[in-house]
Amino acid sequence: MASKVLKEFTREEVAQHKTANNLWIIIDTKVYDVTRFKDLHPGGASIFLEDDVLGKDVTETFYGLHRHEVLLKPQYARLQVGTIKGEQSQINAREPGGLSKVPYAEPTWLSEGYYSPYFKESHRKYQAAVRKFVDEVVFPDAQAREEDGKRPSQSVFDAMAQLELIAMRMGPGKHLKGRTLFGGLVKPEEFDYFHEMILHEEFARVHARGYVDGIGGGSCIGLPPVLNFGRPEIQARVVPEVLSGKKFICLAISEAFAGSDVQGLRTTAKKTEDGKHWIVNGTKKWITNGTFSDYFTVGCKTEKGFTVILIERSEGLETKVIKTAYSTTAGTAYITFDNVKVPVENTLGKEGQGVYVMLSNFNHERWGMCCSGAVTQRLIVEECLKWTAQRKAFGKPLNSLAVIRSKLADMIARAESVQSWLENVTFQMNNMDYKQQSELLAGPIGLLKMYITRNAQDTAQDAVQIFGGRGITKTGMGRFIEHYHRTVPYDSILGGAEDVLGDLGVRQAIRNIPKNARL
Ligand code: HEM
Repeated sequence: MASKVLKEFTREEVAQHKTANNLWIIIDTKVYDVTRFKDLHPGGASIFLEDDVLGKDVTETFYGLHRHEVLLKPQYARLQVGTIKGEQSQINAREPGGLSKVPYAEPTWLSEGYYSPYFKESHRKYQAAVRKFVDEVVFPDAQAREEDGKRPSQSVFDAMAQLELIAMRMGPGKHLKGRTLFGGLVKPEEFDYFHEMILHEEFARVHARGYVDGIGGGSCIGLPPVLNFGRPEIQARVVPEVLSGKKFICLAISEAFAGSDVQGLRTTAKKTEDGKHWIVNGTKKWITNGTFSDYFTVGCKTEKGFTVILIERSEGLETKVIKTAYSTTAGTAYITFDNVKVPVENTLGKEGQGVYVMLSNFNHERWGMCCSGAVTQRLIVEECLKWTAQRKAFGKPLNSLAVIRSKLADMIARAESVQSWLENVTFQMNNMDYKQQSELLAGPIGLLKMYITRNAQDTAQDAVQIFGGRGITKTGMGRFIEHYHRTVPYDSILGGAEDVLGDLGVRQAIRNIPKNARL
């Protein structure tokens, strides 16, 4: 479609259109005819009929009340009839794939003029490509699905699979062998935890916490037990189906009775007399992606103890939506198993040794959540820095108030400290094998996750205070703040509760105090 050729006007010409039947305004050198629109305006018609609006430049007033994206929506963009002659537009949205120029909106390694010991050219190219993909493909779907509560669109899973993004979200490893990652941008053997960190961080930028879990929460925790402990014939079937985005998997451990207390779980798996099948009975609760999963990696009580079994959606297995603080896009489910018959070959690892199967991915899961938790805090810093600069109160920008700047200082310091610690832990992961990671990083990752989620909650509260009523309103200027504040407790619960993880880190440290150490 050819774009509309816009006329050029002088400010004096625009000022002639100053009546209710012929009403133009200027926003950032763009001229809008709002004559007919004023009666449809969500903020009311009367505000357009004030003397300081009719035919005037309303840029400052507009940006005190609206997000820039309002003007980009097609139904509003077409109100533009021209531009101001000889003037350049001052306000621009970030280009798809581009970096924000707002201070602290990006980590230092992505900020102009700063350096990093960790990130190489390959990471930079990868980051730019993933951001573009997220901006163009994921963000619009995330916002639409958060609105209607449906699961992420299949077209997004297909697009992700084509670039092998689903496989890359499982981290570096043998499952990447032979795959063309992002059209060849990174070689499988090159792909490290910094690449994976970039992936988690970029995907978390969509301001839609439920969607982020919907797009891969289940597979990131449900598939590794299959990859690491499944029999070869099970792997050969299930792994390609999941990594191609055609089928979905989730991890089903927690129950209404016992939360994640493995000893208290009540779901049972009993062998049939011929020993060829398990018969599974019980329930599971808060299972991410459960409503639309085809495979369930399930923790069961068996004669020999806790055992993990891969169960396919089949007769006797039912899933129901649980409505939580975030959207149903995540597919959070209550699951019932009534005499579900499963081949014993679907046992993951050895019978009675399910705890190793389950523990094997805990650090990776928690670290992945740290990545998204770090970036979402930073996005809130960016929102607050912009808002306090463009919003005027008592004739001055909000950021002229010391009390506001003090909150911004705390928020920035939290975002920066979180990122630095995360990069350090990620660097350690890159240099350790699985065993070393388990021994040396379980505690630090537990403490890091605790630190990130506590800081996140403080930042959410500060942001609400800064945005005021808008911070608790689902639409308009503060909509991302409202969403963050409502959904931020998720990270402090999922993947291990905040206090428990902090305690894990301290207990590990206490265990490692040398016997001969004294004050
Ligand atoms: C092309 C011009 C304009 C468009 C397309 C537009 C569009 C909108 C939209 C979509 C909303 C709903 C809230 C949101 O999503 O942000 C809104 C709210 C509002 N608008 Fe406008 N608007 C325009 C110009 C103006 C101007 C010039 C003023 C003031 C002089 C104004 C005052 C308001 C107010 C007071 C609200 C309610 C804000 C709130 O609830 O916090 N609008 N406008």
